[in-house]
Amino acid sequence: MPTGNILVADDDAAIRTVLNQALARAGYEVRTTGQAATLWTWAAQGLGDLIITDVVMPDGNAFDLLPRIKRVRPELPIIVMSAQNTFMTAIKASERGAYEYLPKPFDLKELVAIVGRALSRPRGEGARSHAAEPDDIPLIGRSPAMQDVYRALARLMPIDLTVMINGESGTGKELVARALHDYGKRKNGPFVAINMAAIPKDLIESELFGHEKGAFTGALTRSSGRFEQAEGGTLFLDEIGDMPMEAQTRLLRVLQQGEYTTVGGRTPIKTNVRIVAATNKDLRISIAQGLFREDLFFRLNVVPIRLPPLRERVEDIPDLARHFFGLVEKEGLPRKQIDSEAMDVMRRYRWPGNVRELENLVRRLAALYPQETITAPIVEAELQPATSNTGFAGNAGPERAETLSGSVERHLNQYFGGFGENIPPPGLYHRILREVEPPLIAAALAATRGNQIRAAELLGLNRNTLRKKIRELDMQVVRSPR
Ligand SMILES: Nc1ncnc2c1ncn2[C@@H]1O[C@H](COP(=O)(O)OP(=O)(O)OP(=O)(O)O)[C@@H](O)[C@H]1O
Repeated sequence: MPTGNILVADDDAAIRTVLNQALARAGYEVRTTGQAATLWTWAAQGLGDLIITDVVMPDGNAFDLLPRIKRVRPELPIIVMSAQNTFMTAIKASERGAYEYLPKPFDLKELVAIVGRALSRPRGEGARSHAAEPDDIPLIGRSPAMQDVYRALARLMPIDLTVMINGESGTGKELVARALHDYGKRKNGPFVAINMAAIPKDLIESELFGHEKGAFTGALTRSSGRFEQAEGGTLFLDEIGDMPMEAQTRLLRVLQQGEYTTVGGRTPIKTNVRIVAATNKDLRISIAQGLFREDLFFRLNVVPIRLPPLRERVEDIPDLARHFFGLVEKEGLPRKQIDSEAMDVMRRYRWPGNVRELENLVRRLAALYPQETITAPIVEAELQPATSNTGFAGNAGPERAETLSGSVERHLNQYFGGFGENIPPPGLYHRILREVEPPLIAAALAATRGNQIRAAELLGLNRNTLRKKIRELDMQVVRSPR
């Protein structure tokens, strides 16, 4: 039977009763109060082995109280519960030194388990208060799916582990990477982002590690790489699944040895960079196809965070839409209302481009429509892509084609964008087609579980042609049973 004395503070009497019963049943002694002041008195008197507290109480706010309690009782674990459920609540709880943050409503069993863990942890752990100025980072959404993300982020704030963010395009992977940096230990260092899909494959290594003068044709001067630029800070490796094999090998070595050499250089350079990687692919499939190194995957996937697609958290759509209307208003466009039928249309839509697509929709609505209230027919018309495919739930088929062409266009824009004011080197047509071929073949093989005959049919290629291409591209085909 566990033992310990628990102080519970919540202005809701029903919650006090429920917690009292559950914790007493688990073997703890419990004291409850609805007042922040009483909680403070108890804590200052040295009572209690653990605190469970609500944030907003009639006579004070737990976030103001936490640092005071931490000062006099640094070892006392404090669990914060809140119904506000925003990203900032989770972050503030972590910053003010909370042991754990629980969005309401929560599962009592989980709470009792957390209490058990907190009371059995070695002393000295968990007193992780660290000051930060909570500049509002706009991670919007209070859905249970996003709560899980916020809690993971809050736990990660004081730790410097490598993180792998997985999520469809436009789900907010870069935003999460920035939040990890801005609220983490390295917030005073640089945040450097590099998108593997936006850089020509043969330039990736020199982009990452820099190159010496004359390392290759066109290397007229020495150039620093992103690792050097990110020294002391965070390096965000976006679309890591698109990293070519040789660069993967080099990156793995850096992660293992903590040092690298520039392209064409010999002297090892020590590096102190926190890696946050992101992908919209299932890297396990890429590993099975021989396109991604398994050992690198394990090095990067230390803490995985999955960002749910928007269609799995439609309850976030109203908040997100309001947030984006607020943003466009700041840019000088008129603010609009969305009526409830229009909102229903948005909830039913599949959002293949996720939050980015919603943001773009809001921009179009603000810019193109004079009326103050946006109605269902307007949203339906705007969500109707040019190819007559609807993208609404239950209307699978052609939607995929639209998503694909949309995504190719986005990648091309990113690619061009990567050159800033300049244009890419000549030979673009064949280079792009060469880039498209391996992932297309890999996708066909994945879809047919490595069956080359069916993959050839799917692609509309002669099977010997496909075999030849697989050999030329040095692809490993893994056949998996049904
Ligand atoms: N939860 C969120 N709250 C507010 N804005 C968001 C949220 N998620 C995404 N966004 C916004 O949506 C856009 C796309 O987000 P972001 O670039 O982070 O997505 P991504 O997953 O990295 O996309 P890609 O894989 O295409 O690079 C950005 O403008 C971002 O600010």
